[in-house]
Amino acid sequence: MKELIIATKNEGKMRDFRRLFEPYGIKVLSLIDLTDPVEDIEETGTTFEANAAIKAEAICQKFNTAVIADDSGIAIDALDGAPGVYSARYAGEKKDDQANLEKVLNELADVPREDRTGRFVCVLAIAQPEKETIFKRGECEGTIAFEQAGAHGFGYDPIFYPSDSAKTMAELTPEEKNQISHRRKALDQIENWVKQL
Ligand SMILES: O=c1nc[nH]c2c1ncn2[C@H]1C[C@H](O)[C@@H](COP(=O)(O)OP(=O)(O)OP(=O)(O)O)O1
Ligand SMILES: [Mg+2]
Repeated sequence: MKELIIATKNEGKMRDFRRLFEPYGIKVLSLIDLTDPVEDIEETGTTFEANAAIKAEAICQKFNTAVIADDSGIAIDALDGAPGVYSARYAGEKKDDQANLEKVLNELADVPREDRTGRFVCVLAIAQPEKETIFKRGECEGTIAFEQAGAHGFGYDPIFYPSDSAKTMAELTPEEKNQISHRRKALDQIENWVKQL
Protein backbone atom coordinates (compact mmCIF):
# COMPACT_ATOMS: atom_id res chain seq x y z
CA MET A 1 0.00 0.00 0.00
CA LYS A 2 1.22 3.51 -0.80
CA GLU A 3 2.27 5.56 2.21
CA LEU A 4 2.21 9.31 2.76
CA ILE A 5 3.65 11.23 5.71
CA ILE A 6 1.45 13.89 7.27
CA ALA A 7 3.55 16.32 9.33
CA THR A 8 1.30 16.33 12.37
CA LYS A 9 1.20 15.02 15.91
CA ASN A 10 -2.54 15.70 16.25
CA GLU A 11 -4.39 12.40 16.68
CA GLY A 12 -7.79 13.98 15.89
CA LYS A 13 -6.59 15.25 12.52
CA MET A 14 -5.09 11.85 11.79
CA ARG A 15 -8.41 10.07 12.42
CA ASP A 16 -9.97 12.40 9.84
CA PHE A 17 -7.11 11.86 7.38
CA ARG A 18 -7.06 8.06 7.70
CA ARG A 19 -10.69 7.95 6.54
CA LEU A 20 -10.24 10.67 3.92
CA PHE A 21 -7.27 8.89 2.28
CA GLU A 22 -8.67 5.36 2.52
CA PRO A 23 -10.63 5.56 -0.79
CA TYR A 24 -7.37 6.37 -2.58
CA GLY A 25 -5.64 3.29 -1.14
CA ILE A 26 -3.16 5.46 0.75
CA LYS A 27 -1.93 4.74 4.24
CA VAL A 28 -1.12 7.96 6.05
CA LEU A 29 1.59 8.12 8.70
CA SER A 30 1.76 10.82 11.35
CA LEU A 31 4.96 12.01 13.01
CA ILE A 32 4.01 9.78 15.94
CA ASP A 33 3.83 6.71 13.67
CA LEU A 34 7.40 7.17 12.40
CA THR A 35 10.11 5.08 14.05
CA ASP A 36 12.52 8.06 14.09
CA PRO A 37 11.27 10.48 16.76
CA VAL A 38 10.60 13.96 15.38
CA GLU A 39 11.02 16.93 17.71
CA ASP A 40 8.13 19.44 17.95
CA ILE A 41 8.16 22.00 15.15
CA GLU A 42 7.72 25.60 16.28
CA GLU A 43 4.85 27.30 14.44
CA THR A 44 6.20 30.84 14.19
CA GLY A 45 4.01 32.01 11.28
CA THR A 46 1.09 34.41 11.47
CA THR A 47 -0.95 32.72 8.71
CA PHE A 48 -2.22 29.16 8.22
CA GLU A 49 -0.18 29.02 5.00
CA ALA A 50 3.05 30.01 6.75
CA ASN A 51 2.64 27.45 9.51
CA ALA A 52 1.60 24.67 7.11
CA ALA A 53 4.73 25.41 5.04
CA ILE A 54 6.99 25.34 8.12
CA LYS A 55 5.70 21.90 9.11
CA ALA A 56 5.60 20.36 5.61
CA GLU A 57 9.02 21.66 4.51
CA ALA A 58 10.80 20.66 7.74
CA ILE A 59 9.66 17.05 7.42
CA CYS A 60 10.15 16.94 3.64
CA GLN A 61 13.79 17.97 4.13
CA LYS A 62 14.32 15.50 6.96
CA PHE A 63 13.04 12.48 5.02
CA ASN A 64 13.62 13.71 1.44
CA THR A 65 10.13 12.70 0.40
CA ALA A 66 6.76 14.33 -0.34
CA VAL A 67 4.98 15.46 2.82
CA ILE A 68 1.61 17.04 3.56
CA ALA A 69 0.99 19.33 6.52
CA ASP A 70 -2.33 20.66 7.82
CA ASP A 71 -2.59 23.96 9.62
CA SER A 72 -6.09 24.63 10.75
CA GLY A 73 -8.27 26.42 13.26
CA ILE A 74 -11.50 28.23 13.92
CA ALA A 75 -12.11 31.90 13.05
CA ILE A 76 -14.94 33.61 14.92
CA ASP A 77 -16.39 36.87 13.55
CA ALA A 78 -17.40 38.30 16.95
CA LEU A 79 -13.77 37.82 18.06
CA ASP A 80 -12.34 39.52 14.95
CA GLY A 81 -11.18 36.18 13.56
CA ALA A 82 -9.67 34.80 16.79
CA PRO A 83 -8.54 32.23 17.77
CA GLY A 84 -7.50 31.73 14.11
CA VAL A 85 -3.91 30.53 13.69
CA TYR A 86 -3.60 30.44 17.49
CA SER A 87 -6.50 27.97 17.92
CA ALA A 88 -4.38 25.14 19.34
CA ARG A 89 -2.86 27.30 22.07
CA TYR A 90 -5.76 29.68 22.72
CA ALA A 91 -6.00 28.86 26.44
CA GLY A 92 -2.25 28.31 26.91
CA GLU A 93 0.80 26.47 25.60
CA LYS A 94 -0.51 23.11 26.81
CA LYS A 95 -2.85 22.63 23.78
CA ASP A 96 -5.92 21.65 25.83
CA ASP A 97 -9.01 21.20 23.60
CA GLN A 98 -11.46 21.46 26.51
CA ALA A 99 -9.83 24.60 27.96
CA ASN A 100 -9.76 26.17 24.48
CA LEU A 101 -13.45 25.66 23.76
CA GLU A 102 -14.43 26.81 27.26
CA LYS A 103 -12.48 30.02 26.70
CA VAL A 104 -14.42 30.63 23.47
CA LEU A 105 -17.77 29.91 25.14
CA ASN A 106 -16.92 32.38 27.93
CA GLU A 107 -15.88 35.08 25.50
CA LEU A 108 -19.10 34.63 23.52
CA ALA A 109 -21.37 34.40 26.57
CA ASP A 110 -23.16 37.68 25.78
CA VAL A 111 -23.14 37.33 22.00
CA PRO A 112 -26.59 36.54 20.52
CA ARG A 113 -27.15 33.63 18.17
CA GLU A 114 -27.20 35.70 14.99
CA ASP A 115 -23.76 37.15 15.74
CA ARG A 116 -22.07 33.82 16.56
CA THR A 117 -20.90 33.12 13.01
CA GLY A 118 -17.51 31.65 12.16
CA ARG A 119 -15.72 29.05 10.15
CA PHE A 120 -13.25 26.21 10.36
CA VAL A 121 -10.24 26.75 8.13
CA CYS A 122 -7.81 24.09 6.89
CA VAL A 123 -4.74 24.89 4.81
CA LEU A 124 -2.89 21.91 3.37
CA ALA A 125 0.70 22.37 2.25
CA ILE A 126 2.39 19.82 0.00
CA ALA A 127 6.18 19.99 0.19
CA GLN A 128 8.19 17.96 -2.33
CA PRO A 129 11.96 17.74 -2.85
CA GLU A 130 13.15 20.30 -5.44
CA LYS A 131 9.64 21.71 -5.95
CA GLU A 132 7.68 24.75 -4.88
CA THR A 133 5.33 24.10 -1.97
CA ILE A 134 1.66 23.89 -2.98
CA PHE A 135 -1.15 25.31 -0.80
CA LYS A 136 -4.89 24.61 -0.80
CA ARG A 137 -7.48 26.06 1.61
CA GLY A 138 -10.83 24.62 2.66
CA GLU A 139 -13.40 26.40 4.83
CA CYS A 140 -16.56 25.21 6.58
CA GLU A 141 -19.02 27.94 7.59
CA GLY A 142 -21.18 27.71 10.70
CA THR A 143 -22.14 29.14 14.08
CA ILE A 144 -20.76 28.74 17.58
CA ALA A 145 -22.99 26.93 20.09
CA PHE A 146 -23.91 28.19 23.57
CA GLU A 147 -22.79 24.92 25.12
CA GLN A 148 -20.86 21.88 23.99
CA ALA A 149 -22.56 18.79 22.59
CA GLY A 150 -21.33 15.54 21.07
CA ALA A 151 -18.43 13.19 21.67
CA HIS A 152 -17.01 12.58 18.18
CA GLY A 153 -14.23 14.54 16.57
CA PHE A 154 -11.75 16.75 18.41
CA GLY A 155 -10.83 20.34 19.10
CA TYR A 156 -13.69 22.78 18.71
CA ASP A 157 -16.09 20.22 17.12
CA PRO A 158 -18.43 20.12 20.21
CA ILE A 159 -19.22 23.86 19.92
CA PHE A 160 -19.53 24.22 16.13
CA TYR A 161 -22.78 23.93 14.17
CA PRO A 162 -22.04 23.65 10.45
CA SER A 163 -24.47 25.81 8.44
CA ASP A 164 -27.85 24.09 8.04
CA SER A 165 -26.96 21.39 10.59
CA ALA A 166 -29.02 20.80 13.74
CA LYS A 167 -26.08 18.80 15.15
CA THR A 168 -22.67 20.01 16.24
CA MET A 169 -19.66 18.71 14.35
CA ALA A 170 -19.05 16.39 17.33
CA GLU A 171 -22.60 14.95 17.09
CA LEU A 172 -22.09 14.06 13.43
CA THR A 173 -20.57 10.68 12.68
CA PRO A 174 -16.97 10.76 11.40
CA GLU A 175 -18.32 9.93 7.93
CA GLU A 176 -20.76 12.85 8.05
CA LYS A 177 -18.05 15.25 9.25
CA ASN A 178 -15.76 14.11 6.45
CA GLN A 179 -18.37 14.97 3.80
CA ILE A 180 -18.58 18.65 4.75
CA SER A 181 -15.44 19.55 6.67
CA HIS A 182 -12.82 22.17 5.88
CA ARG A 183 -10.31 19.29 5.69
CA ARG A 184 -12.44 17.51 3.05
CA LYS A 185 -12.74 20.71 1.00
CA ALA A 186 -8.99 21.31 1.07
CA LEU A 187 -8.25 17.68 0.19
CA ASP A 188 -10.69 17.76 -2.74
CA GLN A 189 -8.50 20.43 -4.32
CA ILE A 190 -5.40 18.22 -4.28
CA GLU A 191 -7.21 15.10 -5.49
CA ASN A 192 -5.28 14.98 -8.77
CA TRP A 193 -1.98 15.11 -6.92
CA VAL A 194 -3.13 12.39 -4.51
CA LYS A 195 -4.23 10.15 -7.40
CA GLN A 196 -0.81 10.32 -9.10
CA LEU A 197 1.06 9.21 -5.97
O1 LIG B 1 -11.72 19.52 12.29
C1 LIG B 1 -11.56 20.18 13.33
N1 LIG B 1 -12.44 20.10 14.35
C2 LIG B 1 -12.26 20.77 15.50
N2 LIG B 1 -11.19 21.53 15.76
C3 LIG B 1 -10.28 21.63 14.78
C4 LIG B 1 -10.42 20.99 13.55
N3 LIG B 1 -9.37 21.28 12.78
C5 LIG B 1 -8.60 22.08 13.51
N4 LIG B 1 -9.14 22.28 14.73
C6 LIG B 1 -8.54 23.05 15.83
C7 LIG B 1 -7.81 22.12 16.76
C8 LIG B 1 -6.61 22.93 17.19
O2 LIG B 1 -7.01 23.76 18.26
C9 LIG B 1 -6.33 23.79 15.97
C10 LIG B 1 -5.30 23.19 15.02
O3 LIG B 1 -4.02 23.69 15.31
P1 LIG B 1 -2.75 23.17 14.47
O4 LIG B 1 -1.54 23.89 14.84
O5 LIG B 1 -3.13 23.15 13.02
O6 LIG B 1 -2.63 21.65 14.91
P2 LIG B 1 -1.94 20.99 16.17
O7 LIG B 1 -0.93 21.91 16.79
O8 LIG B 1 -2.97 20.45 17.06
O9 LIG B 1 -1.20 19.75 15.50
P3 LIG B 1 -0.02 19.81 14.38
O10 LIG B 1 0.46 21.22 14.28
O11 LIG B 1 1.03 18.86 14.87
O12 LIG B 1 -0.64 19.33 13.09
O13 LIG B 1 -7.58 23.94 15.30
MG1 LIG C 1 0.26 22.98 15.64
